[in-house]
Amino acid sequence: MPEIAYLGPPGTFTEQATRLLTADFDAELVPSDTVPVALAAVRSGDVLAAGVPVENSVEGSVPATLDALTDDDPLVAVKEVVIPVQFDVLAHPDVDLDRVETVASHPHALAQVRGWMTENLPKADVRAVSSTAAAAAAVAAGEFDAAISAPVALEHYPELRALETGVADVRDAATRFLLVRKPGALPEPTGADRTSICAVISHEVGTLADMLAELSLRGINLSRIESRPVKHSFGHYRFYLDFDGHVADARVGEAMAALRRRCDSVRFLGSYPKADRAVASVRPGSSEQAFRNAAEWLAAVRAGRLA
Ligand SMILES: O=C(O)C(=O)Cc1ccccc1
Repeated sequence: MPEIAYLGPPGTFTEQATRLLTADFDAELVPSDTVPVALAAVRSGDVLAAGVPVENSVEGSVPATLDALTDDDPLVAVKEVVIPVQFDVLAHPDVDLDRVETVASHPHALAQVRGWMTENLPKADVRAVSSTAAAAAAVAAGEFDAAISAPVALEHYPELRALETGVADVRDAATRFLLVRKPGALPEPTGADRTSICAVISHEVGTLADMLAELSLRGINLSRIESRPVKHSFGHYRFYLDFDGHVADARVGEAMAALRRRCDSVRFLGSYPKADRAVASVRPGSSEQAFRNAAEWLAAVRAGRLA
């Protein structure tokens, strides 16, 4: 049975997401301490794939995931899932809210309950740990008084109880997760796909606008753009782009080839079905048929059959 890594320990949102991402095949889920460790296990071949959090509707991207995706050998996303995120506040049964002095969780979880904490635990010391379930484990071990955790964590730490449930500053907050593996056969285009890339552009006038123009010219809808420092050179950035369409689509293929020409480097991070299955509306001049017709016309002109 293939092994799939996820940000553990058991009881994280990522575990929940990875179960959904692997629902259509038999898989054994193995917890990793961090996202980089999970992705290293994919690169080394210890596991087939990994489930990782990539962005949240409240807090934005998960930098550890973006960096770990691009800092080493290529990996590609083959599937995504979006799950709603609300939190439970877990503690030992003898601890009430007014006795909580330390609260631990994943930085993204802490960021999503800031308002609730200001209201309810204004004096508590806040500690960032590697995941929401790691926080629950630490509370179970007596290291902190309370954990901001996924509701499923309680199943794994039955010695704890929920001081509060359904905590979230923003209703309907959601997180997007990816199933990532080594490059290989791509998922088939479905007509409702997303493509992710990471591009490094030179530090000159207009290079970012030029890069985006390659997408807009071909009627490609950009759904996310994020910059992260390249790290070794201050003031230089790499851009993470998500856009509608599959690399097998003519307009996306052409845009990628243009980016490859224009950018210092382009890394393909996958084409995979969108979680919401929303079919992108394509302008008439950017449809597959329009590209095919234009290519046939050009071939005929070059062959001297048309003018
Ligand atoms: O720590 C977890 O449970 C994770 O899976 C990462 C995370 C944290 C907060 C919101 C969504 C995902």
